[in-house]
Amino acid sequence: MSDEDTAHDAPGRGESPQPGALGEGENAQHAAPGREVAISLRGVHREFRRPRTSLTRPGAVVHAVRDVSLEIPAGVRFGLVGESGSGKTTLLKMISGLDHPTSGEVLIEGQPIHGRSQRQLKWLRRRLQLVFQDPMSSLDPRMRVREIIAEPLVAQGIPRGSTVDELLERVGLPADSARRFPHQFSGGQRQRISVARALAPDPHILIADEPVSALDVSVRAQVLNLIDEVVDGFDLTLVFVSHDLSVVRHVCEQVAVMRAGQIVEVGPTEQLYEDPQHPYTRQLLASVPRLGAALAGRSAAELAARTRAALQAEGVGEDEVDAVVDDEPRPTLPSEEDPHA
Ligand SMILES: Nc1ncnc2c1ncn2[C@@H]1O[C@H](COP(=O)(O)OP(=O)(O)OP(=O)(O)O)[C@@H](O)[C@H]1O
Repeated sequence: MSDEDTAHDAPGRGESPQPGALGEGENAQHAAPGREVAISLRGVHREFRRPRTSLTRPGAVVHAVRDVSLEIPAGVRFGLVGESGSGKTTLLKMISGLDHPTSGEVLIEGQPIHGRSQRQLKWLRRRLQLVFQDPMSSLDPRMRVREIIAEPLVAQGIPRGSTVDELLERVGLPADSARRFPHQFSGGQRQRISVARALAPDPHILIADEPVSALDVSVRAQVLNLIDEVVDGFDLTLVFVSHDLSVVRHVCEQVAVMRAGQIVEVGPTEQLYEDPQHPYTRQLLASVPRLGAALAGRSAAELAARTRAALQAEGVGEDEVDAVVDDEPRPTLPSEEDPHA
C-alpha cells in the first residue's frame, strides 16, 4: 500500500457498522445508535486452570477476573490500576477480543464481540487498537517503519484512516523515519511508531497496556503527552492500564482499582485519589511514596500506619486490615522518579 491510497471508507463516528461487521443479522436491531458507551462489561468472569506441571497449586482454578461489570463512556480516558496479578491484562485482552470470558459479555459500541467470525472481528480491529508495554518486542525488527504502519492493515484488508507520512508527523517523527528500521530509533521513538501504527485505521478506542513502563524515565513524560495529544486529536476513548498510580492520575479522568480479579472502586480520578473509599485503594495510595506523601505531607510508612488505624477505627477485621495494609512501601509502586510530580 502506498502512502497515497489513503482510505476513508471506515464508518464515521457514531455510524452503524458496515455490512459484514458486528451488528449484522440478528444483532442488527440491537446495534448502538451512537458512541455513548464505548465499552460495556457485563458480569465478565475469566478462569484459568493451572497446568498440572505448575510448581504452585498444580491443576488449581485461578479466577483471574471475577464478575466485572463496567461501562466506559465514549471519549473518556479511563485508567485501570492494580498490583501485579490483579487481572488487568486479562481484562484488557477480553476487551480487545484477544481472549474470551468464561462467562459474561463484552460489548464494544454496543456490539457483543465474543463468539464472532474472523470477518466480524475485523470490524473490531478497526474500532479498537492497542499499544503495548515494550515497543521493541511489538515491532517487527525486519520491517521498515512504513511497512510496520501499513502492513497489518493490508494483511487484514483494513483501510487506513491516514497516510503513513501524516501519522509520522502526528506522532512527532520526521518523514524519513518511514525508510528506517525499529532498531534505528530510541525507546521513546519506537513507542511513537507503535502509536502511529495504532492510529492507522482511525480507531475509536485506544488500549494502552503499561505504555511507558519500559521506557526511560526521561522520555516517559513525552510519550504520555503524545498519548494525551492523540486522544484529543483523534477523539479517542482511552483505556490506560498501569501499576503506576501517579501516571494514571496524570492521564486519566476516570479510574478503576482492581484487586484479585475484581474492581473494588471506580470513579472520577481526582475524587478517588483525594478521597478513596475502599481500604485497598487507600492502601495503594499509601504505598506510593511520592504521591502518598504529597497527599498528606507524610511518609508512606506514616500513611500506611494512618490507614491501618483508620480501618481499625471503622471496625474492619484484623485479617482484612492485614490483607490490605502493607506497612512496607512496595518498591514497584510506582516509579520513584515521577516526571510529572
Ligand atoms: N493463561 C493463563 N493461565 C493461567 N493463569 C493465568 C493466565 N493468564 C493469567 N493468569 C493468572 O491470572 C491472574 C491475573 O493475571 P493478569 O496477568 O491478568 O494480572 P495483571 O494485573 O495484568 O498483572 P501484571 O501487572 O503483572 O501484568 C494471575 O494470577 C495470573 O497468574
